[in-house]
Amino acid sequence: MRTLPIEPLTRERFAPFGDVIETEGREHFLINNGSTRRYHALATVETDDRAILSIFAAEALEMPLMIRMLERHPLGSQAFVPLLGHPFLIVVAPPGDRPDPEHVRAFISDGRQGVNYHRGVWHHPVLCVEKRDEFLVVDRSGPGPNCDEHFFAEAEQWLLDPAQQARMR
Ligand SMILES: NC(=O)N[C@@H](O)C(=O)O
Ligand code: NI
Repeated sequence: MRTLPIEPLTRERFAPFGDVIETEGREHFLINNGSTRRYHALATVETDDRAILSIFAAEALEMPLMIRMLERHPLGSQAFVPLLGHPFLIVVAPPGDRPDPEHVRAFISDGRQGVNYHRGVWHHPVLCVEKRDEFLVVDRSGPGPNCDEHFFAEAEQWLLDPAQQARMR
């Protein structure tokens, strides 16, 4: 059983998969008579129809977790912005007909960072670290299916084990 390394989420590391929605170290300009910093266009919504905003109230999955499947949204992007400031886990693979098990990567947000998966990027359904967490989600709404799932063969699966990684620090 192979354990998936969990990387700190950075703009550079996440670039093959999408955007990081954050203020730390990012450009901004002042608006509202100087009282507000606008961190402009951190990400773009990709959609062939409507873009909607939802809130996901998620419950943590038991860890360690075997990554048995990934999904993708071929018709639009999907963004997750944590609403309660808690770190959360992200598991992704580059776009393609199927996720390449050798290119699966895991990241952890510091709780002030959100992510925007680009159209077709393989990802695991939301993975919170806290027992319960809430996310603002921006994604595509429209006719037709927009969620492909891929299930890995047993030998292709990775183990996600945040506690083990923390012990190794
Ligand atoms: N199904 C759904 O809306 N959620 C997933 O797309 C997810 O990435 O959590
Ligand atoms: Ni999704």
